[in-house]
Amino acid sequence: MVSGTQRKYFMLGGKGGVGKTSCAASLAVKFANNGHPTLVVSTDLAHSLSDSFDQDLTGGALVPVQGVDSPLYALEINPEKTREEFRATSQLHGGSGVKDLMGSLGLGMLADQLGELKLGELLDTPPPGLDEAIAISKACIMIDRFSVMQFLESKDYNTFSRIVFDTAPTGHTLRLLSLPDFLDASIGKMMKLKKKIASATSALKSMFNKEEPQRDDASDKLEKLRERMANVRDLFRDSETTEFIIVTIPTVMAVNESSRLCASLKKETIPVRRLIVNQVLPPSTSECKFCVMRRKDQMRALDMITKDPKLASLKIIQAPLVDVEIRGVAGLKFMGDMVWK
Ligand SMILES: Nc1ncnc2c1ncn2[C@@H]1O[C@H](COP(=O)(O)OP(=O)(O)OP(=O)(O)O)[C@@H](O)[C@H]1O
Repeated sequence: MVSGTQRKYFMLGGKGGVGKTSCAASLAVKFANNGHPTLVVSTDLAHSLSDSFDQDLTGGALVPVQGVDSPLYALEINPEKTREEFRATSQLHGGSGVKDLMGSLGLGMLADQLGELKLGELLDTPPPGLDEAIAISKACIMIDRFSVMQFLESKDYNTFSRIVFDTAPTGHTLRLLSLPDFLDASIGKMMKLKKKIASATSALKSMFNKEEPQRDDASDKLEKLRERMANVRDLFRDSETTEFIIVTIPTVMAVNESSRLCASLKKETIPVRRLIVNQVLPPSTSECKFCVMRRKDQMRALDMITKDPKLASLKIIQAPLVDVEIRGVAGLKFMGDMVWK
């Protein structure tokens, strides 16, 4: 995992609470301590990178992590900020844009009334532009889980040779995987609709001898968003540069969920090769009944993994449950030395 200087992306995902953040953060520390300028990104709505590193990494910007050999930066993407940006686009595109247009045609009152109506009442006869606004705002809610695409293209990040993602729990990851295709199609439809509105408007305006409308900023933003979607979709599927690592714990519920995640990743042709089974109890040398029972239970779950047609094909890495909470760079280095050999 550390060999080569070409940029590589590692995405860690799995059920909530299994240790994704600890694994992602420990992998990032490992990369940085092996000479890689590294970026670790949280796309989980409930960030815990700061807690894991025991440093303040909040703020939605790249924050340097202290205590490692090579540059290591952390980024906790701020979903609120992203949502605001897209909300602004949505308003420009479908809200005030349509309102201004209707206003300029002497239909301002009607535009105001349309704004008061509820979605259900509008479904039968949606006014031009409203479809777009609804679709965009729907996309906005989903996009905050995927806002990572915004920085992937930025030149500032060209120096990083390893990028590690601490993704949101499984359900979000699965929705995220289908998001680029969904948005690609929706934005395509929006753009078509936009063009239709623009040509209808220009015809109307020329009838009233008004100026041709300019291609607006919002359309450019949407087109750019569409390109980003395509880039991210391709990136996810590039087995040369990207690997999705599933993190689980040895319980029946977590193993079942990991099996479903693995099946979905494979169906989407996302490269997945490794399964981390975290928090495995070491063999008990004491008489502790609880430990013996728990270990027995874990062995059953581990057995399920080896018999699972999807999971058994992965490289299975066991990480022991340690007797202290893993926190801070030293703790993460300790964990990384056990997991990422
Ligand atoms: N192998 C381990 N041994 C002991 N403690 C661990 C181990 N792995 C993780 N932990 C601890 O378990 C807790 C949860 O870990 P972590 O935050 O990494 O999980 P997560 O899957 O990212 O959770 P969430 O889904 O809530 O983001 C933390 O307190 C962490 O220190």
